Amino acid sequence: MTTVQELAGALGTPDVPELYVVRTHKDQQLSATVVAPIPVIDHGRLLNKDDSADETKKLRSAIESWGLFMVSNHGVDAEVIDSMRVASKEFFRQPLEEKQRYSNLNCDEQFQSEGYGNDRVSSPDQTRDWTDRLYLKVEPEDERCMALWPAHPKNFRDILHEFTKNCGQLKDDLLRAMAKLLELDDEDYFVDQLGKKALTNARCSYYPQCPRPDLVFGLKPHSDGTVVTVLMADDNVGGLQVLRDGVWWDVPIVPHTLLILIGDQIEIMSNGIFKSPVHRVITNTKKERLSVALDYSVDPEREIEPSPQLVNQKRPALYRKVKVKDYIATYYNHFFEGKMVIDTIKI
Ligand SMILES: O=C(O)CCC(=O)C(=O)O
Ligand SMILES: [Fe+2]
Repeated sequence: MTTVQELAGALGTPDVPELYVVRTHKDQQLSATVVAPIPVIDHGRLLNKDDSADETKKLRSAIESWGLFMVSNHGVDAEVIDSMRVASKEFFRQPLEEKQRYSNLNCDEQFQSEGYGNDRVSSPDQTRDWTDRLYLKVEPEDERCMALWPAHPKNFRDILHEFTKNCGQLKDDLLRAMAKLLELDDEDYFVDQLGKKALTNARCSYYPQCPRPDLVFGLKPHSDGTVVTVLMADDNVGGLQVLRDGVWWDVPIVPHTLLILIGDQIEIMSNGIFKSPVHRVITNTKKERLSVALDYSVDPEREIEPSPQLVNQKRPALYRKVKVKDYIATYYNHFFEGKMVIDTIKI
């Protein structure tokens, strides 16, 4: 396994290996991009019964237009966020041998989704992304594979635990606000759908500088297969873009906010009223970039379908019932081919 970090360090010429060069996507990396005016929602105000009207309106408009939004005043300690960022950066800064103790290839060189390394390679001509990743299951807590949780930097495990706890509360609050927006009888509808064995994965992504941003993606266009994703984007280097009306928009960096992305699972449960946005990460020649995402998914053993309250004669169910485990299993094959798995369950 060659990591992208090694490639980036070794490249003397302004060239990248063929395997990383995008040929299949019509959309060019360097198409003119515009900064997206993505709303920032004040989470404290959203929760305050006497003062939530404006924020609720913003939330509705953000979800309907962008499928993503930022939250300020989110209750996740600034110190926890900073420490999470620093600890992840320190992890990637270590020598390769150290990181490979947590490799996502088992002793037979078979890919397992958890651990450190590249994406799964499922076909020899798969276009690779310019990123290395540390991918860990964080919840259910009793299913953590601690052997793959870095022991260095020393605070990594504690801080990831803390970060997840803080973000979990935020995610539940937002799911309740979303159920209210949809006027569901039960504001806990989405929280309950997650189930007792809901899955939370942490994805620390490292994107080294890249000599050919015109040819190589940090991450291919995709929508997230989650219920929602909480993203701590890099606080200094942009690169995340979202597709709207056929145009790629830059997602701005707004200090001290977290980014929330609507995922496919809530698109299905909301019967398409919420849409998971297609987004991608582009590379740049000058600066490395780091992000930490928390992926929230319904218990893989459960099935999801459009909420019966959102299905009627005027708006029949737009998606078939699907077992979450099966959805996730096919997600990656589609991702590698640049296709959207949600299209396969549309009625
Ligand atoms: O790195 C980012 O900003 C976004 C990453 C992302 O979209 C993902 O991991 O699904
Ligand atoms: Fe994503």
